[in-house]
Amino acid sequence: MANWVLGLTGGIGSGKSAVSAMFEELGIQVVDADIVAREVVEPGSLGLKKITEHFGDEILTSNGTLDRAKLRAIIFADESQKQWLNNLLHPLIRESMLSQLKQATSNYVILVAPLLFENGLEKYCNHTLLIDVPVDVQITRTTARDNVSVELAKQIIASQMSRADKQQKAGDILDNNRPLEEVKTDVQKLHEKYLIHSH
Ligand SMILES: CC(C)(COP(=O)(O)OP(=O)(O)OC[C@H]1O[C@@H](n2cnc3c(N)ncnc32)[C@H](O)[C@@H]1O)[C@@H](O)C(=O)NCCC(=O)NCCS
Ligand SMILES: Nc1ncnc2c1ncn2[C@@H]1O[C@H](COP(=O)(O)OP(=O)(O)OP(=O)(O)O)[C@@H](O)[C@H]1O
Repeated sequence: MANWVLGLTGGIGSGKSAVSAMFEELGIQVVDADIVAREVVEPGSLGLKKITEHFGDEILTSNGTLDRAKLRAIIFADESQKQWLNNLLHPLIRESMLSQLKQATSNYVILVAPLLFENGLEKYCNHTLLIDVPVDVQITRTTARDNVSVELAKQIIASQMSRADKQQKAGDILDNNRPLEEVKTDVQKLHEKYLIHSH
């Protein structure tokens, strides 16, 4: 069983998914908070029931799944609604992630979470890695990928820990403001280091 855990973090659009896919190619299992956050609100889940009770049926799409774009617009415009959602989902996400981490069998396992430091999840990690890009690159990449306005991207970034604070807290920092091929070379070096640490 893998019990050495690497916490991988970075703000929205920093490149966590791109970098964690590189570790997966090297045979390392990944538990991704954003994926778990979708599992805990699947149709029939307690999470979705509570959200519907709180926001009404308008928060569902016509086929009964969560309307994520609608909920995103609400919570990043209203701090108290974001707090309500965080209070509901974060314990559910944490519990599910911890059980998935326990089941991992690779040499070490990666916990990917945008809010790793914000939510104190580093206490479950032996080491942390920050995927680091300047804020303007976060905005460019997020707005190019999602149906998100520059204004909303800025609001989401403002709701997360500052880049400087994350740099302070991180064990390692990976500069992702470079071609992915260069990043991959660094990932290979980090992987070798983590293999040694985890033994
Ligand atoms: C609001 C929701 C429905 C929007 O869904 P959507 O598919 O548009 O975005 P997705 O879930 O892929 O998240 C994209 C990014 O937004 C940022 N983000 C999401 N939720 C939060 C939050 N509560 N606080 C700060 N940033 C957040 C993260 O950087 C994340 O990687 C969704 O993000 C959600 O359920 N958020 C609450 C759960 C949560 O905190 N998830 C973050 C991982 S623990
Ligand atoms: N080094 C890079 N060069 C160019 N584009 C990149 C690079 N790294 C990631 N991207 C692109 O930037 C976007 C954001 O990357 P990715 O989805 O990996 O970020 P993320 O941190 O997982 O985002 P989120 O927190 O929003 O889920 C994607 O479209 C991805 O293809």
